[in-house]
Amino acid sequence: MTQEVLRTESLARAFGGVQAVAGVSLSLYAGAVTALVGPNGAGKTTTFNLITGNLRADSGTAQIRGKPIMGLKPWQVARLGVARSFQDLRLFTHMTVRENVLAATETASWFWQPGGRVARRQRETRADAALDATGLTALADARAVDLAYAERKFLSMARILAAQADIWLLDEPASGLDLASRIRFGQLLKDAQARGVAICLIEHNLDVVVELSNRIAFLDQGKVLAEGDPQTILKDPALAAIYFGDRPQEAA
Ligand SMILES: Nc1ncnc2c1ncn2[C@@H]1O[C@H](COP(=O)(O)OP(=O)(O)OP(=O)(O)O)[C@@H](O)[C@H]1O
Repeated sequence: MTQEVLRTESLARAFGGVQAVAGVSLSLYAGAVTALVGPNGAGKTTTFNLITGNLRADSGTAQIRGKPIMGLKPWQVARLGVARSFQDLRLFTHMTVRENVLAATETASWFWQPGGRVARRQRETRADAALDATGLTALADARAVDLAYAERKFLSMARILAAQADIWLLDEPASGLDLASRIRFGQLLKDAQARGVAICLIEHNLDVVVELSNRIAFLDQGKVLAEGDPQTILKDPALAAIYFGDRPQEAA
């Protein structure tokens, strides 16, 4: 495996009586796609939220290239090169497609962007390249709210691309995409991988997982039950039973 860029150790977080994440140790590697797979409620999104600073961990640590990130705010984690997408996309729905992507290139506050006109032009170039790569150039002036479902998913990906991060945390980015869109999405991931981006993908569609990922971390009840190459993990009958809701009953 190539260089480890992000590592969590024993991350844990409870909500009241629910132990959503119960000691997750996970590594992401440059140029590799790690799929986070597991049944509903396994703790996948919460794990992302703990890494990105959207939620505080009760215990455990995380580091990016050796730098501890626990306690940092989401924007500080983003500055360390982490871009993240959400299941509900969180677009600026009443802004245009281009404005949405431009916002993802901003490096300081919305009111003060360093570098003046030259930096602004560089950000615009990056935004245009991201629109091109996601097939959204013709829709650049449309409002996000007027886009079709797949176009919104690609807008979310264009924001990730424009951020020029080298760690991507993607929460169900391919869900609901038709085959042609999935192929386009797969190409985006492959191109990013070739550039050395470390990608973590939450994905329920196991065909997509097999097609796009190099490794799987299988989560259940807040714990990583197994890690390894997709073919091996997905052949394990015990994991399949958990994934498909046919969990063996615990002894009384
Ligand atoms: N903010 C919250 N408040 C209370 N409980 C929460 C909160 N966020 C998550 N949970 C609970 O924590 C557990 C893990 O949720 P999480 O969303 O991380 O799972 P997931 O693996 O991403 O699920 P899915 O595949 O359905 O998106 C679930 O039982 C969920 O109900």
